[in-house]
Amino acid sequence: MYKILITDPLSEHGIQQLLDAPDVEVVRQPNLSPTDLLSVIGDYDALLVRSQTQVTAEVLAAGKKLKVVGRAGVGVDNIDINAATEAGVVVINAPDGNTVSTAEHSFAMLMAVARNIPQAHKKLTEGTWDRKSFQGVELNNKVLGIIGLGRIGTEVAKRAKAFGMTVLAYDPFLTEERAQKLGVTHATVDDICRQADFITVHTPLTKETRHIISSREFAKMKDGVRIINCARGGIIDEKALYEAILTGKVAGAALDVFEVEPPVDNPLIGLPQVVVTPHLGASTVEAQENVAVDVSGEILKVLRGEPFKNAVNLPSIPAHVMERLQPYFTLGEKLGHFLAQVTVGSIQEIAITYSGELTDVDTAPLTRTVLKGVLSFRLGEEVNYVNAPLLAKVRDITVTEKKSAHNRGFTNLLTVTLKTTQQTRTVAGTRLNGYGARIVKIDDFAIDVAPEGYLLYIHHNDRPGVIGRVGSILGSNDVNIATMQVGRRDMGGDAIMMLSVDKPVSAELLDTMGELPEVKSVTQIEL
Ligand SMILES: NC(=O)c1ccc[n+]([C@@H]2O[C@H](COP(=O)([O-])OP(=O)(O)OC[C@H]3O[C@@H](n4cnc5c(N)ncnc54)[C@H](O)[C@@H]3O)[C@@H](O)[C@H]2O)c1
Ligand SMILES: O=C(O)[C@H](O)COP(=O)(O)O
Repeated sequence: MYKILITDPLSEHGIQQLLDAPDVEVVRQPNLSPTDLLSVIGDYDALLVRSQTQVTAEVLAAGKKLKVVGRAGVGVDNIDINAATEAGVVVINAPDGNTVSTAEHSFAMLMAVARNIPQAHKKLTEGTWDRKSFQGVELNNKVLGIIGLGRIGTEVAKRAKAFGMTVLAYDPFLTEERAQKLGVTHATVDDICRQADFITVHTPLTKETRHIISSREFAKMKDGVRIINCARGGIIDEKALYEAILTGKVAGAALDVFEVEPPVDNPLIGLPQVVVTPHLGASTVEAQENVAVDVSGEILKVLRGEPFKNAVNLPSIPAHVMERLQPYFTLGEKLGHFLAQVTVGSIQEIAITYSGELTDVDTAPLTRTVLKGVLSFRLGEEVNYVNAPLLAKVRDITVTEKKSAHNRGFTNLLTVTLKTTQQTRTVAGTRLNGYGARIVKIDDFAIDVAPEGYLLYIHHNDRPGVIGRVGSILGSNDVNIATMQVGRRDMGGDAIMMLSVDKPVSAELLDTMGELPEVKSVTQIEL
């Protein structure tokens, strides 16, 4: 039974699939203090949050059983992603579900600041019919500058076009072609500052975007510019904005997000030119249901070991690539695990070669499975697909991946070579139609073995009787041999035996076989 802790308010309907899942127990504890979270998180397999809960490195360290953190929303700045990756915890978000709601809220804020709607509403509800103080400006024929043309920025651009605005957009990933398709002008931050009547930001808060609009940028702006931030507090320098409003450079600002939330003694709040909402961009029935449904489904997939798509700390795999790679995930992991068990010495290098039908897809996700297989033999459950490359890197293990045309007649072939301080060993595997995964090569020996269960890998001299002696040692000790494969280099020379047996073989029995004069080594492998 998986235990899931939910610490922020989520749509009841959105999490229904978690509540209905037979293998899941859901505990809801909204408003848990940071100390209480630390004390309970150790019991849970998954943590589901919005933006309030701070998922710090301490929380992740205390979450000994934690496999996944789900964020019902886009921004993951409340989650320590590096610490999650190091701990092998998958971080899932729901990037699409609140796009339209946030774009609509941004636009509502833009219109509110253009027409002073909240200020006028307040005055009237206080009993004053004041038509002089609240003259606004039209949007038609005005220039809107958008910094960050991702999902939300794009939806804002479409709405602005419908209102007759000219849109300038800056985004490091914006191509000329896409700009043309959207009917926006590709611009720099500098162009936007100099030309825009309204500026709205839709980037994540990163080192690069922090205070992307500050005193220097305000100084370049047109007098009377209006500023909107429905992305993250800190993208716009609040202190600089406050000063720019006092000098009259900025005619108004609409803010849904703040450098400190909830804001404490923030002088912007209360300025007559500033319209504020308490981080409501995603707060619609529809968005909350969407994000909760999306993230709940993904959490179930992670917990059940099924493929998932929206991991923040894993590169996303397009569906068509996933379809091609998925059959090889287990094979990759088993080849890695096999090599780790037959190799002695400290691992220095893991080289993976993909041949055949695997050459025309991005095989990076498959490489992660091989790394997991290799590293998990020594590091156990600490390793998963998220942290395997990082764990290899911090151990100075070189990982190389190449594609080759030499498929030795197989439709697909995955060859893994492990170089340690003492030896270099290779194993190759394939998937055969109707037979599933097979190991087809160990070092120079051709072989055909299903990579599963208990295997005995015996290196010996090719002499008459050795196979029989090994068989009778196992048989007389009640170990049944399910399959046996032999391979040799030359008649009478170096040879290998690969036996699959029905149960684990004791260390004494391995020693007894190892003492046979023709036998060089006996290794038990569990796959
Ligand atoms: N107020 C709310 O309730 C609310 C709701 C949803 C999202 N958000 C926030 O809105 C922001 C955007 O969300 P989204 O779903 O559109 O994300 P997104 O990833 O689709 O878009 C972000 C865009 O910012 C761009 N970007 C990154 N660095 C940049 C830089 N230095 N300069 C210019 N552009 C840069 C990226 O290339 C990307 O296109 C996020 O910060 C998210 O947390 C707020
Ligand atoms: O990044 C987001 O998705 C928004 O900021 C929404 O945050 P919330 O889930 O706390 O409303």
